[in-house]
Amino acid sequence: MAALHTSLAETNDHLVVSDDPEHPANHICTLCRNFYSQGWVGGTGGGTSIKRGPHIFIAPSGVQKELMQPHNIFVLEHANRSYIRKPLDLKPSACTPLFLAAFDRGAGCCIHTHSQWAVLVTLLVEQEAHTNGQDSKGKCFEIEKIEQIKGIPQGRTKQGMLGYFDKLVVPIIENTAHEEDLTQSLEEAMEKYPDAYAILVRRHGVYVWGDNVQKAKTQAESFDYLFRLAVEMKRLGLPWVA
Ligand SMILES: CSC[C@@H](O)[C@@H](O)C(=O)COP(=O)(O)O
Ligand SMILES: [Zn+2]
Repeated sequence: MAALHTSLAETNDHLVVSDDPEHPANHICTLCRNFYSQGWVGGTGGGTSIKRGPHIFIAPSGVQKELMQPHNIFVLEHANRSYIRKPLDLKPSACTPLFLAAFDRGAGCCIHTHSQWAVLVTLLVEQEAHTNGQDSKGKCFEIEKIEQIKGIPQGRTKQGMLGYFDKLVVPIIENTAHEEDLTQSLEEAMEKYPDAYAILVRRHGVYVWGDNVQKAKTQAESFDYLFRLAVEMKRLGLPWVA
């Protein structure tokens, strides 16, 4: 029998219905279709979240991210972290606390990918540490003198983009059994590296964020380009830093 009472959180459809392709509920669906074609969000892994004004738009958990529709999207009040729209029979993405960590630090969009290049880079950094008899925990991915580094901003506490001669440093955190258990180490890495716009997760993928959707997307593309290049460089015996 249909419920007689429908809570506010189950309705509020107006928050996700819009003709504007850049409305977050539409934009998340379009972006995830694009990311699926790049191998970033296949098999339900990965995702993306957008903040607009006081609201955070979040995809459901465990769904085919490339098939999502705007009415599947959750809406959260950032200030008090309460859901003001909750689609029935769905759970919000397990990545939600990690996306919130980026929004708490001023991001407008956060992208999580399961890109194989990101995963391989974390394995190569681990392997190099072990080869040198070191602990891989706490080691970062570092690369320099590659033009695409200029696609990454200098950092939250700085103005402008990195230059060709700057070294890009991407922290790596260790994976956990459950996505939400990554939150503490992700936040610690964000505090330790306040200028980072991406954090790799060992054997898992990467979180990339930006001040707005366009910046998060182009930065995610630049990071992925560099991860892929780094894997190929390693295969050819070329060093990432001089
Ligand atoms: C292939 S399952 C991957 C998930 O466990 C997780 O890593 C992930 O990225 C997506 O979580 P989800 O809750 O579906 O948004
Ligand atoms: Zn994941």
